[in-house]
Amino acid sequence: MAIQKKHGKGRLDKWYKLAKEKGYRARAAFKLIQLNKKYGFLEKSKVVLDLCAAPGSWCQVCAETMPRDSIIIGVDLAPIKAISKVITFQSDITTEKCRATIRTHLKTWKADCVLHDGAPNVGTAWVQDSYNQAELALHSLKLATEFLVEGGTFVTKVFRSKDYNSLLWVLNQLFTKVHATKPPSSRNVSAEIFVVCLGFKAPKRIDPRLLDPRSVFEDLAAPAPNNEAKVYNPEVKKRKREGYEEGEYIQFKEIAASEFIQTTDPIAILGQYNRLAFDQAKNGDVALAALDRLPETTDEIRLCCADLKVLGRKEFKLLLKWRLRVREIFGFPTKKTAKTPLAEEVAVVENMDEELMIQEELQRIKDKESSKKKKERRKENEKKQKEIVRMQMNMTAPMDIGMEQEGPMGDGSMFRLKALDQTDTMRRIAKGKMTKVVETDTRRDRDSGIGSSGDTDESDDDGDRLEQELDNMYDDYRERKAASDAKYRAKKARKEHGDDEWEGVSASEEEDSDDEDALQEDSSDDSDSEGDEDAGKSLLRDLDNTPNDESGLSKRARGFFNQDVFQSIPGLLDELDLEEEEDEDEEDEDEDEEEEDDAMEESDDDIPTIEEQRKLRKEKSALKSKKDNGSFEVAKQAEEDDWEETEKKAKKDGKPNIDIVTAEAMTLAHQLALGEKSVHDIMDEGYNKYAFKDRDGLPDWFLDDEGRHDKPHKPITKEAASAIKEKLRAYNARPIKKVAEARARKKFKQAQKLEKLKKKADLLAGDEGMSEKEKATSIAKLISAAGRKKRRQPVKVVKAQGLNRGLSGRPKGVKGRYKMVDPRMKKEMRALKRVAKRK
Ligand SMILES: C[S@@+](CC[C@H](N)C(=O)[O-])C[C@H]1O[C@@H](n2cnc3c(N)ncnc32)[C@H](O)[C@@H]1O
Repeated sequence: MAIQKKHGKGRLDKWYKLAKEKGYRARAAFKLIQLNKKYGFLEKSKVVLDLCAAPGSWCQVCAETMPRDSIIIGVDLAPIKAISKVITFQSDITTEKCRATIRTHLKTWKADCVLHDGAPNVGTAWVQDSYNQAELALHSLKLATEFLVEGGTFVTKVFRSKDYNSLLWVLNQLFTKVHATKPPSSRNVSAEIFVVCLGFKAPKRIDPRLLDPRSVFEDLAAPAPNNEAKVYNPEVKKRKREGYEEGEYIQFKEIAASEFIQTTDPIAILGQYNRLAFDQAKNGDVALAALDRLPETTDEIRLCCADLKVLGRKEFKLLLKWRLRVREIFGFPTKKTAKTPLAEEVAVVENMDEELMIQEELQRIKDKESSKKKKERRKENEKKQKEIVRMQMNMTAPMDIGMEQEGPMGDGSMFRLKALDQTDTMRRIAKGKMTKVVETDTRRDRDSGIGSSGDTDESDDDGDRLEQELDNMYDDYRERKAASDAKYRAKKARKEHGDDEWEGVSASEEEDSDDEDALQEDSSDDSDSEGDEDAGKSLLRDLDNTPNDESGLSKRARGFFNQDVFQSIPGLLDELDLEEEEDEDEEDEDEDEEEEDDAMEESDDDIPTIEEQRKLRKEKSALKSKKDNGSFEVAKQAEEDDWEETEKKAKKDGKPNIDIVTAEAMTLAHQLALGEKSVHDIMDEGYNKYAFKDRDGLPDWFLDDEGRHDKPHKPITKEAASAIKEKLRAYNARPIKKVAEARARKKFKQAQKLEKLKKKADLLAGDEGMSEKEKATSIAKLISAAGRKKRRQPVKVVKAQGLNRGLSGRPKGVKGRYKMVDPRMKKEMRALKRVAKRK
C-alpha cells in the first residue's frame, strides 16, 4: 500500500478536494458522514453536542442530516465561524465553565448524540500525544454522561495506544454496544480511530474513578511481555497490535552477547532484544572478548545474534545450546554441574525442551479448538443467513430463526415452544383462541396419559413440527390471498356456505353423515377422542345453517338438478330435492318412492359397497322424518339463506330458476333430455376412482391442491360448448348497466306522463259543463301537447370580456343555459362563416 505524504500536497487528497467542492470547512466532514452512514445516529437525533468542533465541518454535516429545528451545539478552544442553525461558543471542554455553558444552552434538554473529534496539540512525543488524546476523550465522555439521554450515542476519536484498551473498557461499562472503526476518509498513516458507542445505559450513579484519567489509565498494570511466545513460537504472527509498551520508546535494542551467557533469564533477552552484540566497549569486556574468540562462537551463531527478530525456533534453540556450552566452559553452573546451588537457573535451562514440547502441544490443542469453534460459528452464521433469506422470501416464519438455540425457549426448558408448536397451538394462541387451546390440550392429556404424550415418539417430533409449520404457513398464505383477492374471498365464502361443486359422493361426506348418525344415537359417549373431534365438528356444523343434505349433494349440485330440464325425469327430483317434495301431494310421493326403491334395487348390482346401500336407506329415513316434521325446516332454510342464495333461488313456477353456465352441465342436460343418460348413470359416475380416496390426516394444503386435479373429466359435446359460447355472447351483448338504467328511467317517466294524461282526460270526460265535442277536442289537444317535444332553450353565448373576463361561475344577469366564449374566437368564427358564404 502506498503511504500518503503527511505534509504539503500529500494532504490534499480526494477527500480534501471533495470537501472543497461540497463547501465543508474540513475534510473531517466525511469521517462523520461515513460513520453516520454505517450506524445512522444523526437522522434520529434532535439534539447534538459537538465537542471540539472547530472549524465546524461536523456541525455542517449535522445541520444537513438531522431533522429540521434540531438543536446543534458546537464548542472548541478555537473560534468557530457562525453556521446557520448551530449554536457555537469558545471554551475548553475539560473545564467546569464549559460544562456550565453547555447546561445554559441545553436548558432541560438532553442530547441524543455527543460527538467528539478533539485532538490536543499534537507534535510532542508520541506517548504524550496519545495519552492526551485518551485523556481528552475521557473528558468528553464525562460531559457525555452528564448530557446524554438514555439510549443516546457517543462518538469519539482515539489513538491506538496502551490507553486504548482501558478507554474501551470504560466505554463498555457505559454503553450497550461499542464499535471501533476507521472510516475510509481517515488517513491510513494516522493512528486515529473512531469509537461509536450506542445505547447509553444512563446509570443513576457513576463511580468517579471510572471517569478519572489517573485511575483509568494508570491503575491498570500493563501485562508482562510474553517473551516465551516470541522465542518458542516466533513464526506465529501477532495480529493484535497494542502500540508501544510503557517505557519502551526505542525501536532497536541490543545487548552484549556476554550478558546473554550470564543471565538467568535467556528467554527474556531473546524475546526483547534485536541483537546480541560482540562489539568491544572502550574499556573492554573480558568475558565478551573471550566469548568472541571461542571456537563455539561460530559464524552461524554470530549471524543469529546479528538479528534476533528474524530468527525461527531452530535458531533460538541453537543460541540456547551455545549459551549452555559456553557456560560450561566458563564454569557457570549448568544442569550437568549443578549438583549444588543455583537450582533456579538450572531448572530454566533443563526444562527447555520439555517445556517447549508442552507449550507446543498446548498451542496445538488450543489452535485446533479455536479453529473448530470458528468453523462451527461460521456454519451457524451461514445457516442463520440462509434462514433470513428464506424468511425474506416468505418461505419460512420468523419464529423459526434462533429456535435452535438453548435458552428460555430451548429444548427441555419450561417455555419450550417446539412442542407447543406441534399441536397447532401457537397459531391458535396467536389468534386469541385460548379456550380451544385449553380444550385440545386437556383432551390430549386425557388420551395419552399425563406426561407420557410428549416423550413417547421423539423421532416424530421434527416431522410433526415441520408438518405443523407447513400447515400454519399454508393458512397464512390463504389469509394473505384472501385479503388481496376478491374472487378468492367469494369462493371462500361460498365454501363456508357449503356451496361447493359436486364431485360425487365422497368418502368424507359419507363419514360425516355416519358420524352425525352416530352422534344422534349415542351423544353421551365421549370417551373416544375421535368421537370428541366429531362432536366438535358437528357443533360447528350446527351453527352453519347450510345442512349438507342427506342426498350427499352440495347446494350447488342440488340447485343444478332443480333446473327445468331435470324436472321431467322421474325419480330424480324425489331423490335429490327433498324440499320440493313438500308441496307435492301424497300420491305423487308414494309413486316417487316406489320408483326410487326400484331404482335402488336396479342399481344394487352396480353399487359395490354395503355402505352405500346403508346410506341410501338413511336418506330414505331422513326423507320420511322430514315429511313428518312438516315444512318447518324448509322455511327455516329459505329464511336463513343469504342474499346471493335468495337471488339464485328466485323461483319460477315454484321451482328454482338456475342457469346452466358450464359446457359440462349443458352436455349433461342434453344427454338427459335426449335419453342418452339416466339418473342411474349419473349416480354411477359419482363412484369414480377419486371418490373413495383416503383423505384422513392429510394436510389442508395438500387436499386443496389435490382438489383441483382429482376430478373426473366430464365429457362435453361440441354443441354444448357452442351453446354456452352463444349464451355468453348474449350476456356480453347486453347493454351496460348505466344505459339500461337510463332506458328504464325514460320508460318510467313516460309511464308517469301517461298516467297524468289519463287523469286529466278522465277529468275532462267527467266534466258535465262541456259538450262531447268540446271534450274530444280538448283531450286531443292534451294528447298532441304531450306528444310534442319540449323545445330546448337555446344556449346563450356570453363574451368573456369586461366584467366577465376570468369569471368563474354564472355571469350576472344571465338565465338558462349559457356558454362563455373568447370574443376573438367569436369574431374569427364569424369571419370564417362570412368567407365560407362568399365562396
Ligand atoms: C480535528 S479538529 C476538529 C475538527 C472538527 N470535528 C470539524 O469537523 O471541523 C480538533 C479540534 O479539537 C480542538 N480541541 C483540542 N483540545 C480541546 C479542548 N481541550 N477543548 C476544546 N477543544 C479542543 C482543537 O481546537 C481542534 O479545533
